Amino acid sequence: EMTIDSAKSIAGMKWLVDMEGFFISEMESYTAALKNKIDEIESFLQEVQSKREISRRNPEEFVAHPLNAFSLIRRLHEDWTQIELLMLNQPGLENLESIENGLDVAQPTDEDLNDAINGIISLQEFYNLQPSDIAKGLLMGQQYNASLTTLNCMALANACQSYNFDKYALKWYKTAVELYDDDRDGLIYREVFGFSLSDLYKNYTSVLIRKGFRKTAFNLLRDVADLDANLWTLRKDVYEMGKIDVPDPTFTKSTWFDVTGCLRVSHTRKNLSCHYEKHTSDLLRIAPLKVETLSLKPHIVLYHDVIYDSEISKVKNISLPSLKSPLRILHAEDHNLKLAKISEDYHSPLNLRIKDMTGEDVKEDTDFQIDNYGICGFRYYHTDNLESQDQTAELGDRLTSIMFFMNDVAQGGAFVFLHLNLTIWPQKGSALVWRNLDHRMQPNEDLLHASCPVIVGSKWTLTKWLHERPQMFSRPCKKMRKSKSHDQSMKFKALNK
Ligand SMILES: O=C(O)CCC(=O)C(=O)O
Ligand SMILES: [Fe+2]
Repeated sequence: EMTIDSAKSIAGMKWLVDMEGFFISEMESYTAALKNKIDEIESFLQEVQSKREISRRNPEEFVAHPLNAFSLIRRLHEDWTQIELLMLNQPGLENLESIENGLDVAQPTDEDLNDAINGIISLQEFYNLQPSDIAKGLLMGQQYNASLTTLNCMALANACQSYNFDKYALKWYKTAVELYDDDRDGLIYREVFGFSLSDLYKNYTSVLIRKGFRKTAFNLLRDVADLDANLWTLRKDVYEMGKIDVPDPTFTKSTWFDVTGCLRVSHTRKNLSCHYEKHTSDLLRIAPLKVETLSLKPHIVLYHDVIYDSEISKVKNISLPSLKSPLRILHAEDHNLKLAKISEDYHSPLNLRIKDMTGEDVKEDTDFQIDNYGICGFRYYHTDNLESQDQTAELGDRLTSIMFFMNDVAQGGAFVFLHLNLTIWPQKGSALVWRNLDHRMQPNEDLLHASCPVIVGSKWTLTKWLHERPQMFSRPCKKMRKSKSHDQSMKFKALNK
């Protein structure tokens, strides 16, 4: 099984672990075959070496003995030929081939790596984290048993440099340098991974110098110049530039996004009211729904335990193979996430429950969207309203959003209504419901919302949008909506207010 865009879905990434597991077992066989070859050569070598002491001291006396002479001739004639063949033979070629094929078919691409890098950079940016903390697995006060190496940090630093995020680049280079241990890493980094310590310092000091931190650059190189001839040269160059700091503190603003909402996340929920809803249908009289009102104007409610575990696993299983990256152009808000569409029968228990929750007709809107987020995946501020060109005459705009959280997220991944100062933490089985159009059928920019970057965990949501037109008869007082085009610029106007 093979998926593309690995970094964009946690659930779809599991197979990479299997892939590496396969590589490891192939490599174990490969090293076993190499070791076996070494053992064979060594035991032969030992045997010939044991006679060598005497033969080397006095060759003529050695061959004067018929047993030695005969053995020598036979050995040179037969055994050495065999050993030559053994030396020619390359063991483990089939394992090498398996690894080659695996990489050919399914190796993560440059794009996957970029997605992963961008995920880590968003994490840093949204939650104001320090690279040194991230690298040691300390994420917003939580210490994890996971960490980054010099090579990881260097890749992040180089990416930040290419994005002109100088401030981030400096911090990642600093962390990369701090984590480097020549005794531990030197040999394998240089010989196997093609790592060059002088390149790391060259990149690091070039940003330092560009920003005017010459003294820092010089001091840095003074301590490591002995490690590498190239570093000596680099140190000399920096020295000749002069050790005087001429700081240029004009770091290009490194923010990609307005991150306020996600950092400001409140852990306590505004508990407006909580009640059991039992009046909408017969079904609810037997099993009332627990619902919490989060906001009155606009009206936003959160249902608890409103989707069964069995429904959740069914939905995940059905959608997993069809999870796809959203098209970049159409969904500019989506970062490292995948989605799938499923359709349920109009009379399915879930659709009936939604009818009870919303009092609206589900007949024309039997579809659901499933999202699974990838590495630090998030959805940037948007409203759920459709652009006018995406609306059909039969359905119109999205009137009601119903979003089920299909699991708890270990850390991050909050749902935030920016202007309402409302944070909803994903909680398995709960569902958020709100209306995207007011009673005049106008979009409401107060409903601008985002899904903050997941820090740790796999976030799954199930969303249903009930469109405006089919609800004509379930909504008591309707007025015609003015045909005002709702475009992207409104969202950004709203963001800047
Ligand atoms: O997954 C989330 O928390 C937000 C999803 C969302 O806003 C959307 O699908 O429109
Ligand atoms: Fe949304």
